[in-house]
Amino acid sequence: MIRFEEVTKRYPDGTTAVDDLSFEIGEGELVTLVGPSGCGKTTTMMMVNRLIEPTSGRIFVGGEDVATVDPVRLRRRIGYVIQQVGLFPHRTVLDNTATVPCLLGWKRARARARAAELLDLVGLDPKTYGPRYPDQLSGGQRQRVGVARALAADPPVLLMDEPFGAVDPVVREQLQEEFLRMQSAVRKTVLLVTHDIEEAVRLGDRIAVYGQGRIEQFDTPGTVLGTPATPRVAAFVGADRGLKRLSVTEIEPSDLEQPPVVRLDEAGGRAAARLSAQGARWAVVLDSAGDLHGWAGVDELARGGLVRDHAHRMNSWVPVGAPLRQAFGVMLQHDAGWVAVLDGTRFLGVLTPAKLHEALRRSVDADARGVSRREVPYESVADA
Ligand SMILES: Nc1ncnc2c1ncn2[C@@H]1O[C@H](COP(=O)(O)OP(=O)(O)OP(=O)(O)O)[C@@H](O)[C@H]1O
Repeated sequence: MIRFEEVTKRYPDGTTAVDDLSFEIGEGELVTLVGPSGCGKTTTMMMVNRLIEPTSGRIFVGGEDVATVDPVRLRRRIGYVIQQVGLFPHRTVLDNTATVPCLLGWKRARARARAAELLDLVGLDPKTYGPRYPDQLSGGQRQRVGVARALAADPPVLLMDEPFGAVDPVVREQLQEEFLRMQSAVRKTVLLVTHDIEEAVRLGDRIAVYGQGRIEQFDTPGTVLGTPATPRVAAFVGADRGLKRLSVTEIEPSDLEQPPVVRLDEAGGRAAARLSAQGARWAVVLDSAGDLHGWAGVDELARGGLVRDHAHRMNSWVPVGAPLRQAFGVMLQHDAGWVAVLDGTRFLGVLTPAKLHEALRRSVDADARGVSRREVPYESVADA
């Protein structure tokens, strides 16, 4: 959808902001450009909608060389969100949001109806916020209006320059979550500039990590964190990249341990004898449908009665597919040595700290080899 071919930008004073850049972004892909200040991210982005012209090279959007398209027409097809938002102060939120559809010649009623729909999409009730003026909104709300306005004419491409940079970290996280939810519904091709690696990792399908005017690595968040291509990338993603990787690595069934299992309606004594024979001190308790009920200890079960008389309810569980970080959080929150992993209500297995560590190591290995985690044998982790 967006293609850079050997693009260089040299400013008149001799600064080379972007140096021989080539890359391609697929339709519906969200790519984050990340790197230290002054490395050329904004210049890259502004060349897409011709706010800056390249010195050499070509840029294609939807197969069309942007140099051949009238800049004004081009910009109407490309949504643009910037940190300072740039809302018109004397226009209501609704009219601000309807700006581009109006420029495109939509009838006023249709443009306003579309604007109301978009405000709703970004989590602002159009009845409450539509009639307000920008200075009657919080920073986070203004940012949302910026996103709604950029989406109003339904452009296939969205350029976002530090879109969540001006708000505090809590609001920022909330806006990021909302944006991801929205993106999964509208599937725009998005180029998003940030200097925050956490944001790049959380939002990007792929990340382009910039050095000076060049891309040092262009890959999925998992690979960038797991196997940084250069020392500079490693330094930029930080010493805590293992921790960051927890956020982008999903729990898979192959990561799980299968602990001993007992049923609610089993006799306690018999269950205890079976567990003791296996050398187990506790077991997961399932109901007759195979759903998680909780856990029980061998010593309690040995007192007789039914398993249900001794079973403890358990709240430390996560759904399969959740990030490892969520499992780690649940472990800490409940001070638990393991968390159950469920598929809907069905019990799949447990994650222990050791398994969690192993899952992380296997995912690094899998990304480095370009295979799925299921294909990485445990031995290679042990050998690593
Ligand atoms: N008009 C200009 N004239 C000369 N140099 C410029 C001009 N605009 C940008 N530069 C330089 O080009 C380089 C890249 O700038 P750019 O704004 O693309 O960086 P950036 O990665 O977006 O940085 P930041 O994160 O600080 O916004 C910088 O060294 C900057 O000083």
